[in-house]
Amino acid sequence: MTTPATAPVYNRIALIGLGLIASSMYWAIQRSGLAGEVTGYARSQATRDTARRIGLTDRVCDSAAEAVAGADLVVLAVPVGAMASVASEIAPHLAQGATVTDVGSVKRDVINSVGPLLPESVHFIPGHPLAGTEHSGPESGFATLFDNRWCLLVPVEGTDPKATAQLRALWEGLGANVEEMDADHHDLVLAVTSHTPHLIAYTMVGVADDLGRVTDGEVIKYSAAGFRDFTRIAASDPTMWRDVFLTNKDATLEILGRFTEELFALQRAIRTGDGDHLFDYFTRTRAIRRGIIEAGQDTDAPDFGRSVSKEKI
Ligand SMILES: NC(=O)c1ccc[n+]([C@@H]2O[C@H](COP(=O)([O-])OP(=O)(O)OC[C@H]3O[C@@H](n4cnc5c(N)ncnc54)[C@H](O)[C@@H]3O)[C@@H](O)[C@H]2O)c1
Ligand SMILES: O=C(O)C(=O)C[C@]1(C(=O)O)C=C[C@@H](O)C=C1
Repeated sequence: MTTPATAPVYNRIALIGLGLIASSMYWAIQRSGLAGEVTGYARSQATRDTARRIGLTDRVCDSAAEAVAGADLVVLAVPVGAMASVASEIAPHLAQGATVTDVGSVKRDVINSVGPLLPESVHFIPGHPLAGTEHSGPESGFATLFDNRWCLLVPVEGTDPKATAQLRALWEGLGANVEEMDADHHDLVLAVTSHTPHLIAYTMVGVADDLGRVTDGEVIKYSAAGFRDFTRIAASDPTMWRDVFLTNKDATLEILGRFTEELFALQRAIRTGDGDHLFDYFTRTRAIRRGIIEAGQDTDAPDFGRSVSKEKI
């Protein structure tokens, strides 16, 4: 999908943290002319040097203060655990009436830690694009990352609806479908759909490594697509994912508890030879997958667009 060029949604956007998400935002902003100017800042000199070399942002700044000066939108695109320190660094330099948003994978913790640090004269509207890859850093981004993906906005009580509408327009211009969600609900849903699955992938690759065969290439060589997907996900950035689990502790532990209960039930069925339990369980989960495809909700699926007949389920 190519989004047609549109009028700028913001005059100046400041991207703080220049990794996968910020760089993808920049290339998508450029694709559609969504900002007058984009400034960028990352903590490490090496990242700023790379950004300058590849032309990532119109102006790479050597301080967060310089990057946010005069910006009408500031995007915090750093690991969740670094959001608060960045917020306190930029707070005195924010323009009156500016919007501050973030792209962190966890929302309640960001609201609690960042919200109180920002001046009352700015709009704070947390967000989360549900799009990513296992790659990170300034060279990993690409303009189409958000095309046809969800972006969840989590406006706190009392947020100016006009500021929210403007941020929504930016994400739609970036190619995303936008919905609003409550922070706690977001964290629970993401614990199910993203956080716990990542933990399971990390664990599965760790288990295979304990068998001493991953590094020999044997597991990779003989594995079908399933395990390859686990290894791809388990290659995701350790800092980002450490912070996700430390800040979405309750929801992740809740889902992990349910997961282990189900796992034990399946383990018991295998041990006792309870084929009915296994068959019924797998039939139920297959129907869920087919329902997702039928509803057209997985645009990446190889069988997307091919309707699955009910009789086959
Ligand atoms: N990677 C994904 O799949 C994905 C998807 C959606 C949302 N997110 C969220 O987006 C955020 C950014 O993730 P990413 O994948 O772009 O990460 P990344 O590792 O690619 O980039 C993070 C950037 O932040 C910089 N940084 C770290 N600490 C900093 C600090 N204190 N001050 C200034 N810069 C700092 C790093 O140098 C790097 O440039 C995270 O909060 C993550 O949870 C990630
Ligand atoms: O596709 C991937 O590699 C991702 O892990 C992306 C993914 C996800 O779990 O879907 C990871 C973390 C985010 O906060 C949003 C998206």
